[in-house]
Amino acid sequence: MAFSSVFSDPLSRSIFKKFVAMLCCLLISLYFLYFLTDSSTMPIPVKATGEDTGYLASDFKQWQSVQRKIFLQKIMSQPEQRMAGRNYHFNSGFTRTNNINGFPADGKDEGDQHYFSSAPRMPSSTNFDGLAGRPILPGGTGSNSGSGKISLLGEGTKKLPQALIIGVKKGGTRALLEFIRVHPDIRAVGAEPHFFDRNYDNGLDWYRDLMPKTLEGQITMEKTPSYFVTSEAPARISAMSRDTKLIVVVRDPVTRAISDYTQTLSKKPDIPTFESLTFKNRTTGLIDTSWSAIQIGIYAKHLENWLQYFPMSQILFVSGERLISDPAGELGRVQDFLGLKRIITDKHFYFNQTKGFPCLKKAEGSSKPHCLGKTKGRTHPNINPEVVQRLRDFYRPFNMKFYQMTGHLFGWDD
Ligand SMILES: Nc1ncnc2c1ncn2[C@@H]1O[C@H](COP(=O)(O)OS(=O)(=O)O)[C@@H](OP(=O)(O)O)[C@H]1O
Repeated sequence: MAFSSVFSDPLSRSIFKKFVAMLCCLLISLYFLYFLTDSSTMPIPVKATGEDTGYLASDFKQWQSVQRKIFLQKIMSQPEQRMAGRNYHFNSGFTRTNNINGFPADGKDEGDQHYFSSAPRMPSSTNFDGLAGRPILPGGTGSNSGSGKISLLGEGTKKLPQALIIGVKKGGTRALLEFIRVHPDIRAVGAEPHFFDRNYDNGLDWYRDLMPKTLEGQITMEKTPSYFVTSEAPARISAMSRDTKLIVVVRDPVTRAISDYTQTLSKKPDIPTFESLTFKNRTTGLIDTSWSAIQIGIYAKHLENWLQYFPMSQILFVSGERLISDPAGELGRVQDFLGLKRIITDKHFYFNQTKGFPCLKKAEGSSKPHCLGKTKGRTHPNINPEVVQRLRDFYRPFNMKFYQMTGHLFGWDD
């Protein structure tokens, strides 16, 4: 009765018609928005090195998943905005992923895949769950529930990095970056910008432009392992900001050298043996310290250069070995160092038997398990044990010095 009397009233009928029309418009625009955000924001790989192409594919999947996640949050946060009576708006124009001009085409040093992932993300103070990237409804459960803040999607600014993974090559830098970027307060460049070594002349604006957009409270990061052994890098980074936090992933220098050699061998199968490259003179046993695979591992020497510009308190040393045996433990230290809430825990990792390494249960912006690509965790060639022993003897005093300088026993000489 009441229903029919409402609809017999011309005013109510007109209001009802307007309501239906508005609802239809909203649904149609949401439908189009979904397709726009999903198809127009494909990442542009940056000069892939030809290794790790699987990475590009998986990153693209992650990207799509991020888009869906953001779309989902848009919808889910709409009633929240109305409830709060606030005047939020969402910007659907996500930036295209960056491309770097002037990257070295060979990718000789680190041999990493070069790609960017710059999907806007919510800081931990907003309604996102760092583990699964799930939007959390008001009053809902999750690591960050209850903050009630809403971020303005697509907004934010590109900032120079406040933290850098500066090395070491083959130390486990990719694993660390992939793991730490799961944190909602970290936004990272996927590629290695090589700004402070190869591209410094391009200027800070060029460098900033490579960075993903960040919201307040988020930390911008990048990793370029060659910075650690670049003599100009400390002064240049200090000139950008004396407050820059530096992270160095270190690994047993002997294994690191073999890993380095293995990478080169994978690209140039005709190179001399590891054994012959190691020595200046095989008979006298004199080590060739001019070979970069050997030189990079003299960590104490490189560190001295950094300490001219940065206090020890601004440098964190991550154990490459522990990053494999206890990734959550090392990530705990990294999060503390960066002043982040400990969101990444052992719940984020599982040990993949096939890969033989820890992998992420859910990578950044993805709901799927994620292991590093095939160029990470290669099988090393067998090296003559006498040569390995000679290298251990060579590195021992430098390692001791390094333990002393850092106050950490890395256990390479046990
Ligand atoms: N979780 C996980 N998965 C796969 N690989 C892992 C992982 N954690 C550390 N590592 C080790 O990382 C080594 C490669 O180091 P980097 O990423 O620093 O290499 S690079 O300098 O960027 O090329 C790589 O060296 P190799 O084993 O010699 O390939 C790995 O041992």
